[in-house]
Parts: sequence; structure tokens; C-alpha cells
Amino acid sequence: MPGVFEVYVKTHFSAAHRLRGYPGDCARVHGHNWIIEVYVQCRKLNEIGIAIDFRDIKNAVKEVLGRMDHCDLNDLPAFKDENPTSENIAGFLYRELSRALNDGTVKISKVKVCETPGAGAIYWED
Ligand SMILES: Nc1nc2c(c(=O)[nH]1)N=C([C@H](O)[C@H](O)COP(=O)(O)OP(=O)(O)OP(=O)(O)O)CN2
Ligand SMILES: [Zn+2]
Repeated sequence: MPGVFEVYVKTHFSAAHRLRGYPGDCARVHGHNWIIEVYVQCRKLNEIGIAIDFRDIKNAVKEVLGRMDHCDLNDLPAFKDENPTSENIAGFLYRELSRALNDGTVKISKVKVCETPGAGAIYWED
């Protein structure tokens, strides 16, 4: 079948952060319940019509978010030198999940990270 399938999972994690150099209250430690959406592209379905099992995506996401949930993100090695903004969190998740899930059949296409229901960032690589 020609065309591209994109499957996704949506989840969340809770953590604290502060934005170094931010000219305002976001420079102080505060928390968010980040909403995460992970999109995976695939051109071929398996014999039962699945691109990639949602459970495989959820397990990979759970592993990475397990390192971030209920943490101060600024303490994590990934955000030692760059701010834990939505943009940088999306980039970090994209790279970690690509390492875990990409193979000859499936590819992480983008990761969306929202700090509030109305504001967030999306990261992908061409
Ligand atoms: N492009 C970005 N802008 C901002 C980020 C970010 O990650 N990328 N982050 C912040 C702060 O983390 C801030 O806590 C979030 O700000 P905001 O979305 O405005 O959230 P509020 O709870 O303050 O929203 P209100 O609508 O004002 O209640 C800032 N900018
Ligand atoms: Zn914030």
C-alpha cells in the first residue's frame, strides 16, 4: 500500500525546572505537568495491520520519562548545559526515542512537548 502511516502516543510527566537567563519568573524553580506526543512514521504494516505496537512506543517513552518524572530537570546531565525548555525537551526525547525505536521499518517523525494546554514546541529532523 503506498503512503505513510503515522501513529502516536500521548502521555505526560511532572517535573520542576528553571530557565537560566530568562528575564522573568520562569528563571525561578517551578513545575509543569508536561504533555508529550510522540509520532512514529511507517510505510508498511505487519501481517495484522500494525505499523508499530503502541505498547512498544509507550514502553520506550516510559523508560525515558522515568528518568525525568518528578525530577528537577536542571539537575539532569541532558540539561546541564542547555535550558530545559519545551524545545530542548522535545529535541532530547526525539533523539533518545529515535535511538530506542528507529529501525528499517519505523522512524520517530516528531515529538511535541507542551508545558500548558496552549503552548509547546515540536521537534523533528528532515
Ligand atoms: N518558547 C518557549 N517559551 C517559553 C518556555 C519554553 O519552554 N519555550 N517556557 C517558559 C516557562 O517554562 C513558563 O513556565 C511557561 O510559560 P507559559 O507558557 O506562559 O506558562 P504560564 O503558566 O506562565 O501561563 P499563563 O498563560 O501566563 O498562565 C516560558 N516561555
Ligand atoms: Zn516553566
